[in-house]
Amino acid sequence: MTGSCCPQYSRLTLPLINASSASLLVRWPGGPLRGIAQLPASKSESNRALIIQALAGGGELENLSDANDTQLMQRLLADQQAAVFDAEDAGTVMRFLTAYLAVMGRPAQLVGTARMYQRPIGVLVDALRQLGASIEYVGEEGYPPLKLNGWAPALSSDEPDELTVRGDISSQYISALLMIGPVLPAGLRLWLTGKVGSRPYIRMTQSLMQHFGATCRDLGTVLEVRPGAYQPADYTIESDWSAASYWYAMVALGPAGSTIILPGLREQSWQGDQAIVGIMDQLGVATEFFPDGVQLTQKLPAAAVEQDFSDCPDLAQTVAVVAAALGVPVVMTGLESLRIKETDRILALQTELAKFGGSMTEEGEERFVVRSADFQVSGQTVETYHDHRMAMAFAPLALRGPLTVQAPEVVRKSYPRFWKELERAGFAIENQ
Ligand SMILES: O=C(O)C1=C[C@@H](OP(=O)(O)O)[C@@H](O)[C@H](O)C1
Ligand SMILES: C=C(OP(=O)(O)O)C(=O)O
Repeated sequence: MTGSCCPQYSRLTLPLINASSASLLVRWPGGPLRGIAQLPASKSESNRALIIQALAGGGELENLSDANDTQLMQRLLADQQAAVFDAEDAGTVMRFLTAYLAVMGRPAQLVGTARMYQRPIGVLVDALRQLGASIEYVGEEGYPPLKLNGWAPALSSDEPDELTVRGDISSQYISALLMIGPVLPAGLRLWLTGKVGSRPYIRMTQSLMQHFGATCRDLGTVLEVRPGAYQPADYTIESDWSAASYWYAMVALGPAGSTIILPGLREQSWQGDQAIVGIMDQLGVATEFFPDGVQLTQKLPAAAVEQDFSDCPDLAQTVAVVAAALGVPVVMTGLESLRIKETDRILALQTELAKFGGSMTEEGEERFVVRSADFQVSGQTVETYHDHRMAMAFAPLALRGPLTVQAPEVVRKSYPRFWKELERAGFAIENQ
């Protein structure tokens, strides 16, 4: 891969950032942003690969993510004695592990953070009960925590288990069910109803399952999995495109001439958040692919942008902040799932953008418009609401002025090295 690497990248003595510091003051010293940024590996690929590896009974996984969500999944899967599984704030861990433990017939309790108890799981529990799982709600009906009491599948038949599953709440239920499909006696057929969000995550699940020897068919509203054991296989996890989006934001908001190299991203990706390439092409960032990564360079943004986030909900915060800071009006649709993620991301965006002179208003059903008038970054404090993506989406604003980010340790969920990488790129970061 060609491209120039900034001198800061080789600076090895980084000031210590206290991970549990109440807040960080982030400043940009001036001049273009240039360098190579290290991304985490995809937590979505990692967490699927770990579940499938456990069901396959082997295979080497290279470049597993250092995200807390992945480290947690790995620890919980490795613990053969555990009776209580704490999924913390990790949606994939809660949903994928529920299906895995259910089909393994492991009696278990699944617990998590207070926020996890507000994130619905009824669609998955109903489906697993139909397949033969005995699952109780410990608290509120339809939400974690859960108690799994065992697995008693219906008498075997030659016909696959057939379920109808809503696709408009979270695709993670569908991925969780698909992954256990090959170990069901006659496989699985899912009929999807409603508007199916986060589709690329379902396709990622199918691709990884196929990599491990499963036979899947995707007929749009019908998804089929044939019975038959997974085969152990090796897989190297790609870098995380959702994490890459924050570097796109920095190149878009940086001084003229800003450019960043991101290793480990593939042109043929299973991650739907690769959509950031096309979105940011309109918001002032050109992407050049190399065999082992990409180089981002600044360009002129479009005058206005319209974007449906149904396939890539995790990019919504990045894009909203960039659009507001650039003063490019953006019409955003497909944001239905944002209210039930780590926080109510729509409310959080509205509240925090307003501090800078930005707005995100609902104009029509499920249609939001981001605008700004005299957007200024001048020492404001950003609240992060226990949401890693709030911290990382707003951090690039530091290129436009000093910024304080509350509870910066939230980034550990998906990108523990985030603040270190910002320092490497030349940001001045101080504990507050
Ligand atoms: O399957 C996955 O790895 C994910 C699916 C998406 O969730 P929803 O399907 O709930 O939208 C996404 O927001 C999340 O960060 C990761
Ligand atoms: C929504 C997210 O994760 P999860 O649903 O897995 O907690 C995310 O990483 O933005």
